[in-house]
Amino acid sequence: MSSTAASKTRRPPLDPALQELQAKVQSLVAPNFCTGTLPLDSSEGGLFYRKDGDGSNASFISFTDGVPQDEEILKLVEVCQQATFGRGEQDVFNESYRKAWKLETAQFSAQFDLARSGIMETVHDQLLHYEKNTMELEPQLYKLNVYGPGSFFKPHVDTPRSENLFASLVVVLPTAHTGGNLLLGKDGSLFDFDSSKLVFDPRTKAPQVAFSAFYSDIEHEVLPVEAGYRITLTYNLYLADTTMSIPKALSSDTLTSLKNAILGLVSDPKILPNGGALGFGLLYQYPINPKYQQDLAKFTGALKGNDALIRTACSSIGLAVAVKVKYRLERNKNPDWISERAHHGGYVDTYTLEDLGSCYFRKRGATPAVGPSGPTTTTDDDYSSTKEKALPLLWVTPHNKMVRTDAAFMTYGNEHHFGIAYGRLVLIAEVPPAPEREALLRREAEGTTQGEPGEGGDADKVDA
Ligand SMILES: O=C(O)CCC(=O)C(=O)O
Ligand SMILES: [Fe+2]
Repeated sequence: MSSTAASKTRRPPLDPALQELQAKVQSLVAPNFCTGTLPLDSSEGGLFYRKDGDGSNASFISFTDGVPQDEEILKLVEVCQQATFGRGEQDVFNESYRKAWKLETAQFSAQFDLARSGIMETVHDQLLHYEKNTMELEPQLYKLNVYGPGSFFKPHVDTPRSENLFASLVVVLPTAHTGGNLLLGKDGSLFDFDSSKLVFDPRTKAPQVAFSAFYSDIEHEVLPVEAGYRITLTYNLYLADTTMSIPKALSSDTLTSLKNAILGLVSDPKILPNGGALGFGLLYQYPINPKYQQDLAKFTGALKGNDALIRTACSSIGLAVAVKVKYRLERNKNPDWISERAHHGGYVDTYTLEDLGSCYFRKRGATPAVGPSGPTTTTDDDYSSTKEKALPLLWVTPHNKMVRTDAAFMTYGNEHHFGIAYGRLVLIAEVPPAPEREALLRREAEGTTQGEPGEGGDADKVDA
C-alpha cells in the first residue's frame, strides 16, 4: 500500500482538544527580539579607528562630546570599505542589495563596553527565556557599519556561520540621522526599530545607544537613510555552555495555559490510544552542519521563543521530547520523514493535518543529508520495508511559519559561509499508551511534576 493511500484512509476528523491545542500554539507570543536604549557615559563615548594595514596612525571620534559633525564622520568613512554580503558561497558587492560601509574589527576599538552595559542580561532574559539555564549567549563583535544618505540593506537573514549562532545584536551609536529604520520580520511585521529617534534622550537630549537583538533567522532589513549618518556596532550572539546559574522568572500564565491544552489532548484516551507522538513544526530555523550527520539526531542547542516554550511545556508535564530534522525523500513521491539515527526501535507512521501531507517518524534512519538551503533530500533503501512498524504521529502544527524559505531568499545572508545551513526542525513529544498516561495526568493534577525552570525545578529533569 502506498503511503499516500495509507494516510488518506487513516485521517480522522480533527479532535476538538487538538483544535484547541493548535489554536493555543498558534496564538503563542514568546519574545523573539528585544530593543532598548542606554545612556552613554563620556568615558565610553569614543571610537579609535585606523586605515587597513596602517599600524601607526589612529584617529578618534567621540559620540558624547557634542553630536559628531559630518566632516568627522566622513573621515571615518574614508578608512571604511564598501560592505559586501553573502550570496551562496561568496561575499559579493552589489549596491542594489546592500549599500553601506564597513570596518573590520582589526581596524577599530570602541570604548563602549557591551559586557559592562547590562544589555546582554536583557537579551539573555528575552531570547533564552524558556531555555535551560546552563546556556548563555556569548557576544562576538562583528563589524562597524556606517550608513550614509541613501545607504540601506535589503531583506535578509543573517548567515549561520556556526551551528551555535543564535541571535544578532545591533548597537546604534548616537549620531544625527533620519531614516535607516531596522525592520524586523517581513516588512517590519515584528518591529520597526527607528534608531534615529532613540539615540538622544527625548527630554535631556543626552546621547545614548539604542540596541536591537533578534534571532538571526528572522528576516530583517535596513531602510534607506534619508539624512545624516547611522553608525552601528554589530555582534553575533553564539550559544555557549555555562556553569553559572542564570536565574529565570518565567511568565507562567502562558506556560500553564499551554500545558493545560496539551493535557486536555492527551487526557482523551481516544487520542493515540496505543501511544505515539505529537509533532510540532518549529517556527524558527536553526543552523545545522550537514557534515556531522550523527549530531542531527540529537539537537542539543537552545530553542528560540515559542519553540522553547513548547518544549518546556511538553517536558514539564512528563512527555519525552526530542528535536528532529525533517527530511525529504528524493527518489519516490513519498512525503517528508523524520529520522533519529541515535535510537533503535520502532517507526512511527502518521495521520496528519491536510497541509502537511503525511510524514513518517522513524527511530532508526538511513543516511541523512542536508542541502545548502534547508530542505533536505536523501535516499533510503529500507524505507518501505520498515514503515509497517510505525506508530502514529499526530501533527499539532506545521513547520516554519515565521521563516521565508524560497530559494532565492535563502541564498542571501550578511556574509557567505561554507557548510552551515538553516534546517527545518520539528519537535516530537512521545505520548505513552492511554492506560500509562493516567499516572502522568494524576501526577500533574497532584502538582508532583517538576515546576517551571527558575522556580526551583528544571523541566528537562522530567524527560524520560
Ligand atoms: O544595521 C542594522 O540595523 C542591521 C544590520 C544587519 O542586518 C547586518 O549587518 O546584518
Ligand atoms: Fe542582518
